Amino acid sequence: MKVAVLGAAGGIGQALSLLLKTQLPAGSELALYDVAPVVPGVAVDLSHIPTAVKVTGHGKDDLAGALTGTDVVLIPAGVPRKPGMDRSDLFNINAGIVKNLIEGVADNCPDACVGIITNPVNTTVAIAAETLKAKGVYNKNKLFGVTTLDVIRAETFVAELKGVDVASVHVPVIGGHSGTTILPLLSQVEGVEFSDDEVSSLTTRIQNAGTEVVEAKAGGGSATLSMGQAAARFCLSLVAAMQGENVVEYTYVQTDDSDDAAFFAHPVRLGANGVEEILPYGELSAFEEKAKNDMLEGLRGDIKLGVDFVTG
Ligand SMILES: NC(=O)c1ccc[n+]([C@@H]2O[C@H](COP(=O)([O-])OP(=O)(O)OC[C@H]3O[C@@H](n4cnc5c(N)ncnc54)[C@H](O)[C@@H]3O)[C@@H](O)[C@H]2O)c1
Ligand SMILES: O=C(O)C[C@H](O)C(=O)O
Repeated sequence: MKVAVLGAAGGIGQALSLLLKTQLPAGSELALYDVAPVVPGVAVDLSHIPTAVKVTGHGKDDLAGALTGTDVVLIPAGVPRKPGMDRSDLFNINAGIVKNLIEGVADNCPDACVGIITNPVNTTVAIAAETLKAKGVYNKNKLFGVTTLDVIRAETFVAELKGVDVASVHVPVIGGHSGTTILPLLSQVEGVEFSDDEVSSLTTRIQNAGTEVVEAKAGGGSATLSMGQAAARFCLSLVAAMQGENVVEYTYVQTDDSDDAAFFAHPVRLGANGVEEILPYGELSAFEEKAKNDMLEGLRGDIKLGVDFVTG
């Protein structure tokens, strides 16, 4: 199994690459690509860790070298937010970065599964889909927006609030990955009860958790370490599924569900070829149903922005 990280010298890229070097199955290859000249050094640094995962570094002119033969591509390349910015403010820079990198994917590893981390995810996943379509290699079962950070945050916050073991807490999070499009389904969390006030304040905290980190880092970027962990969990689940294990993760995929949005995070059964089955997200409480209906127009607009960026 070969995994490529594009944007590997960044805050997320380095944390993610470290976790993959130590946790990918023995015999895997890890290719690190970045436009920053430090990337070969990041690869050499990681290569000294004694695991049976081969690491290679690829500078800005060697995207093809990073991608050839790759099974899974993870893309955290791009700029992060500063305080006062919304994720959509990153569109102008990150849209073009994602489009260029996805063209490289289409040219060098068109059958790979691709996980998009670069914000605004609601839009960059649509950009990736349209770019792959324009190249004639789009497979909706192999394109994912990585929303795992919303899930791990929700699980952490619920465990803290209720004083329970976080390992036993499972929180579905559906929708998109910004503001109110992030929709935790607290009504489906087993083994704990929430008051209406708790549902309201916890939902808001999960939706604003990215901003919580951006403000705490005070201009130094956004979540990198928790995102590295989240992306590693997603990647390791995908790799395990591609090798025959039965794994379900929440992730932002093309659903073609006209009642929701063309892309929507669902529980997804992963398999050898990416999405094996998009599972229903189940019954929503009245609070969740209203929150979903209120955010759908915004999410559809985010997706349209991405489609229009590529199709003109
Ligand atoms: N999906 C999520 O839940 C989530 C969570 C946190 C951050 N993010 C997003 O991830 C992105 C990266 O965040 P970060 O904190 O790692 O930023 P960072 O600035 O630390 O790292 C970004 C890296 O991308 C590289 N890069 C820029 N253009 C590139 C290109 N064309 N090809 C290859 N590499 C390129 C940079 O050189 C840099 O090393 C941001 O857009 C951020 O908003 C998403
Ligand atoms: O909030 C951000 O800008 C980064 C990321 O999307 C997050 O949720 O932490």
